[in-house]
Amino acid sequence: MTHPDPVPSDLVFSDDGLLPAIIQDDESGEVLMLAWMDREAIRRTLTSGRVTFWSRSRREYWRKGDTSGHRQYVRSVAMDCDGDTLLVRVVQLGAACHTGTRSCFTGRDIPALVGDPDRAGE
Ligand SMILES: N=c1c2ncn([C@@H]3O[C@H](COP(=O)(O)OP(=O)(O)OP(=O)(O)O)[C@@H](O)[C@H]3O)c2ncn1[C@@H]1O[C@H](COP(=O)(O)O)[C@@H](O)[C@H]1O
Ligand SMILES: [Mg+2]
Ligand SMILES: [Zn+2]
Repeated sequence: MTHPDPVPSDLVFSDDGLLPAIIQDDESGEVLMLAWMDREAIRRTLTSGRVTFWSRSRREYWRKGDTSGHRQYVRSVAMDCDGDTLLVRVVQLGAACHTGTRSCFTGRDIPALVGDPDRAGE
């Protein structure tokens, strides 16, 4: 008996067979990290309860937290409007970033001119 493929057929992969997955803390809404998935990593993520990426440098499946213990438990998965990006909401144990910060963006602000919506027309 064959099982239906859990990976939506309308996902759009890059020429390298990958798409970006944004990982978000399900409780706080904080964006934690972005990494890459191929079809098999998505299938594993959808069917195992744990987030699995494809590591471009190591060229292997990378189930987040297997070395560090900083595991990501799946709460929900969504595709974006044109099917080329995933949003995965997770329960994150410990730090999402391999540098030890909670998110990959923690403490890495780049100075930017702040826009003001109350200044009409600008
Ligand atoms: N654990 C991580 C890890 N956690 C979060 N990230 C972030 O994930 C993103 C990876 O983006 P890249 O564009 O580098 O994706 P990639 O080139 O496919 O990934 P790599 O091959 O570089 O790992 C970066 O923003 C990293 O900061 C990590 N990137 C790499 N690792 C490595 O993965 C290994 C296993 O770690 P755990 O899964 O936590 O046990 C360790 O050896 C780590 O060095
Ligand atoms: Mg890398
Ligand atoms: Zn990081």
